[in-house]
Amino acid sequence: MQIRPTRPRRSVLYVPAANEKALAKVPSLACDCVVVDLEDAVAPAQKVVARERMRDFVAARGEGGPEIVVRVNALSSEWGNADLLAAREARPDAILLPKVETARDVLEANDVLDETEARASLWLWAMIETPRAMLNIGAIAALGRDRGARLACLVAGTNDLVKETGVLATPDRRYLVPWLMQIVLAARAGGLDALDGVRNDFSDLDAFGAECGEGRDMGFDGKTLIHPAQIGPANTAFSPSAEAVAEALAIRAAFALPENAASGVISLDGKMVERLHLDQAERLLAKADLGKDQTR
Ligand SMILES: CC(C)(COP(=O)(O)OP(=O)(O)OC[C@H]1O[C@@H](n2cnc3c(N)ncnc32)[C@H](O)[C@@H]1OP(=O)(O)O)[C@@H](O)C(=O)NCCC(=O)NCCSC(=O)C[C@H](O)C(=O)O
Ligand SMILES: [Mg+2]
Repeated sequence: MQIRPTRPRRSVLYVPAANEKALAKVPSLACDCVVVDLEDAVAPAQKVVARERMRDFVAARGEGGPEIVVRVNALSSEWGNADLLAAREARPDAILLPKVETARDVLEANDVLDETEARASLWLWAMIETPRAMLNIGAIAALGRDRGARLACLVAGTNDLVKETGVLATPDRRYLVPWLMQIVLAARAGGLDALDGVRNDFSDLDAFGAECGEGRDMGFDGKTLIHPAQIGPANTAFSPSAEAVAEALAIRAAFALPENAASGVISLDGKMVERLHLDQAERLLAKADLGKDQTR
């Protein structure tokens, strides 16, 4: 299996590729990742100019900035193939495929990238936002374990899921939660990252912060965003808390004691702690370090 990049993906901001002002703002923003969007945020009349701006934006990237992902139009659309070729040539960190329905959809894009790009230099991300994608999610995510595939991340597309299924979009997302949990489960089975969907209301940041916390508790690695005001709350929610870091350090220290060297299970502060908890603690500490490294 390929080694997938380990980067913090707490805050992943969509930026419409046609919007020069928004693109110009990116260097001042503290998000972990930007998705330069050629798809739903761009009107049909602007698709070609948006593609040009995407090229210029990616070409101008500096050292140490956020991870850069380009969302192309669906390969079945009139713009999809030209977008994919332009994105491949621009060489962002990853290309995000919208409206993926089957594993074959991902493999088709994979084949196009294989024509020119070395594996592990350009990744694929997949939006999970259609009923068929939800039904095929096991096979899609299994590509994460496939030696030849570039798939690195699943992204929940809650607006399209609402549109395509007819569920009511309630503020607490109660009808979406089962599908969101499926996305997390499938991502873990495939060794992939999973990103929560957007919240369209960018004015109520308290509600947004609560939704970020919910996504974190469901197991997502980060949240997709639509507005710069959402970056801070997402970074906070998806960074391990000081208490969680302290607990993880205590577990690491306890297992490092000579008397515990051969123990599978120990008692710590009145609780049972097993080596699986040590693994969990190490993962949390690695995540905390990744977030710390993102110092922009
Ligand atoms: C939602 C918006 C249209 C609101 O824009 P605007 O009214 O301009 O907001 P503000 O005046 O509050 O903006 C303040 C400043 O911030 C800049 N800005 C705003 N949004 C962004 C952004 N996304 N990236 C970078 N910079 C941004 C403004 O230019 C202002 O700058 P300044 O004046 O210099 O201070 C707008 O936020 C927006 O377009 N957001 C992104 C929309 C988008 O990309 N939609 C598609 C992705 S969502 C999706 O499709 C999910 C999925 O597929 C699904 O199905 O769920
Ligand atoms: Mg969508």
